[in-house]
Amino acid sequence: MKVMADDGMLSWDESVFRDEHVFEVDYLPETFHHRENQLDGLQYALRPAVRGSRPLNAMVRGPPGTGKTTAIQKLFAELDGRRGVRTVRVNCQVDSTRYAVFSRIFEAIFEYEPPASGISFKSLFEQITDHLTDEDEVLTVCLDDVNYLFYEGEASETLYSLLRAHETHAGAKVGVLLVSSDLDLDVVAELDSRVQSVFRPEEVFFPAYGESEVVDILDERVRRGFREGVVGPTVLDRVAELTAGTGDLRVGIDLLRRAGLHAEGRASERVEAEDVETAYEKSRHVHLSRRVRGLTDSERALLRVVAEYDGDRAGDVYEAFHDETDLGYTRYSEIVNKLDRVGLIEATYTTVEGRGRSRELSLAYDADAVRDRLD
Ligand SMILES: Nc1ncnc2c1ncn2[C@@H]1O[C@H](COP(=O)(O)OP(=O)(O)OP(=O)(O)O)[C@@H](O)[C@H]1O
Repeated sequence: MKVMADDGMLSWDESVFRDEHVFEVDYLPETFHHRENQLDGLQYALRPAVRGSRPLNAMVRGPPGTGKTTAIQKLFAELDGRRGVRTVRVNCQVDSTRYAVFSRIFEAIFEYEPPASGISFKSLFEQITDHLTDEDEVLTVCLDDVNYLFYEGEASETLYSLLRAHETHAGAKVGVLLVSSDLDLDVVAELDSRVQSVFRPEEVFFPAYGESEVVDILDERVRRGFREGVVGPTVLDRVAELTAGTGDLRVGIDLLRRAGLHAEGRASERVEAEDVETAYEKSRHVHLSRRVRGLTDSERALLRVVAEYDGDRAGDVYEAFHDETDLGYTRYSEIVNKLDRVGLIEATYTTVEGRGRSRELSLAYDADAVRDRLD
């Protein structure tokens, strides 16, 4: 097929994109508007580190896709060049145990992974704290998506070690930033009392962006990512409306990219409303995709079974899960709780005549959309 370049149609070697990279998940935006108060709050907590003192601990909360990670990455990037300041961001969806968190810190400091044969936690911890005191470095650890440490029951142990580092190792200066997008989780209340007594964090809240803020932020992305005239104001407004409806900026960024690809698929030089509507079918599920991506094999197996038995009693689901994985009831129950807390399934109690209370499990998303992402 040969298409002419002057009839509003793209030729094969033309693209609607100027720089598609700006729509990728790991892209760190150059400009970061509408989060000035939050940046100030975080800077206040981190400032002592620059003077060689222990930073204040902070609790950062807000719904998904509201710029929490980006704010911390920006501030850490500014701090990283300074002598005596060390920052480490740990993604707890990936590293969800105390040992994994400290391995990540170790790796950031020594630039190699701790030996695979495994060294004790104590030794890992001591090598880190010895380094901090020998080099006179202040360490700030961001536990991003810390809610996952709670789902795994590892939060109190991990925090306790970090918060008490200066007591167990004189001279070690460690500050902690906790980031959670699970607004139902009362982080401080769920910690052991011995941790609560040493954890009095500064609170920084990231509210969802309003529609006009979304327009502002996405307009900047459009100018960097698309060639001039590809995305007009009406299309941008529609993207912002859909994005603000979900409260997650990630939806908008994904939507722009997919709508651009869809327009290209039609060999169109412009993104039109129809491209946005079609793309939204996929983009509205960015949460789902992210959540599924972070699951272990057994968690995926259970989700697959729930997708099959949607709305059935937990007992029946357990039978099917057990047949597939050979795992016992305790582990099964833990995974049910985790999938519930992550927001992938809903577990509700019902009273069944003659059987007492029983749990009914249903998917929080459309079953086809879930199955698509498990394949
Ligand atoms: N003010 C902003 N300006 C430009 N881009 C932004 C802004 N806020 C967020 N983003 C973009 O939105 C996406 C999501 O942001 P980020 O990962 O920082 O959110 P988050 O609150 O940490 O989300 P989660 O809680 O789900 O991890 C990123 O691609 C980021 O670049």
